[in-house]
Amino acid sequence: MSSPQILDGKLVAAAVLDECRAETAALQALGVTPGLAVVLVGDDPASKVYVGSKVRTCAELGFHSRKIELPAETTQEQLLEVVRDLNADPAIHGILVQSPPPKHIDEEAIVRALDPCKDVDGFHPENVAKLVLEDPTGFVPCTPAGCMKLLETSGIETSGAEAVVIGRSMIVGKPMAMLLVAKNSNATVTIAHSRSKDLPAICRRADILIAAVGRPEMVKADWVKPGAVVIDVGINRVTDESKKSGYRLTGDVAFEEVAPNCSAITPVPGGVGPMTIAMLMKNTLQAARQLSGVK
Ligand SMILES: NC(=O)C1=CN([C@@H]2O[C@H](COP(=O)(O)OP(=O)(O)OC[C@H]3O[C@@H](n4cnc5c(N)ncnc54)[C@H](OP(=O)(O)O)[C@@H]3O)[C@@H](O)[C@H]2O)C=CC1
Ligand SMILES: Nc1nc(=O)c2c([nH]1)NC[C@@H]1CN(c3ccc(C(=O)N[C@@H](CCC(=O)O)C(=O)O)cc3)C=[N+]21
Repeated sequence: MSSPQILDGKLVAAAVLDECRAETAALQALGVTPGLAVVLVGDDPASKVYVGSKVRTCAELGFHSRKIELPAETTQEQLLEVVRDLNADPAIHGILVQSPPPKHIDEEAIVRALDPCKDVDGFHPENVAKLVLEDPTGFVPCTPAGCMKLLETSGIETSGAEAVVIGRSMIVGKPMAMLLVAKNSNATVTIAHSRSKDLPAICRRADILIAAVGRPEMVKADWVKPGAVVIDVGINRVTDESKKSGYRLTGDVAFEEVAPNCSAITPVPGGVGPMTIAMLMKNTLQAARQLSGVK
């Protein structure tokens, strides 16, 4: 097989961020500075990395941003209070509470407390409903939105394609499936999960395979139809003594063996991850526009 197209998330994300930069300047000229608040409860090292890069990207674009780091012992009521304050803060247009929070926190209650107009993650029930209704005033979760953007900009046809999504989380799998089946994409979608029978056979049907599982290198070469497009959402830290950090990042797809078999594939890192951050910035701009009444 000829070598596959490598879907370069860094490159596409940079183009999205360029658009965002121009739009930020235009909004600022109208007196609106987009503002994003990122809330992190506890000290998970991976979460710290992501939160750091979100805040850094805000600075690069000229957004106002707030990083709110709370100790792991923060109570449900204290976190709700933080969310309520941010809901009421006119300088903040987007609020992201990093997932997952510590176990004693009821994440669903926190998400429901967010002002849906500031819910740039698209997790609030009102935004979930708007996604299903294909109402563009809602916020689309950043990771699946980033996957769609990568497919679009790479010229990959979704209409009529058989798409298989492995994973049914509210952050990736379910919204991904909704976007693929929506009227502007028109894929035929299968959602697989841990109870699915004969996962390799289901995956082999896919023209477009999306892996969002959290299991390092689970998807093998013989799970993939020759010529398929493979989007690897997985970000897994695996021990690697040869690295200074002691770990490396790997996806849910066994890249080395799968890549020669497909027509296009995303790398990890440098694939879906950077797209997630770019789409978060896009969603924050949408929130700033909608909240300030600018067209
Ligand atoms: N690139 C990015 O920006 C982002 C990357 N991620 C990464 O994507 C991956 C998935 O994240 P997330 O959706 O939050 O994870 P969750 O753990 O919430 O969901 C994982 C899904 O995979 C399914 N699953 C687990 N094991 C198997 C198996 N053996 N066979 C089939 N299905 C299985 C689960 O099924 P069931 O429902 O039955 O339990 C579940 O639906 C992770 O690696 C995460 O780090 C996540 C968010 C953003
Ligand atoms: N409320 C909430 N919203 C999220 O969007 C959210 C979340 N919680 N919890 C965790 C996941 C994960 N996530 C990533 C974002 C960027 C990269 C990313 O930029 N990855 C780089 C590498 C980063 C590194 O080196 O660790 C890459 O893939 O190239 C990865 C993962 C957002 N998430």
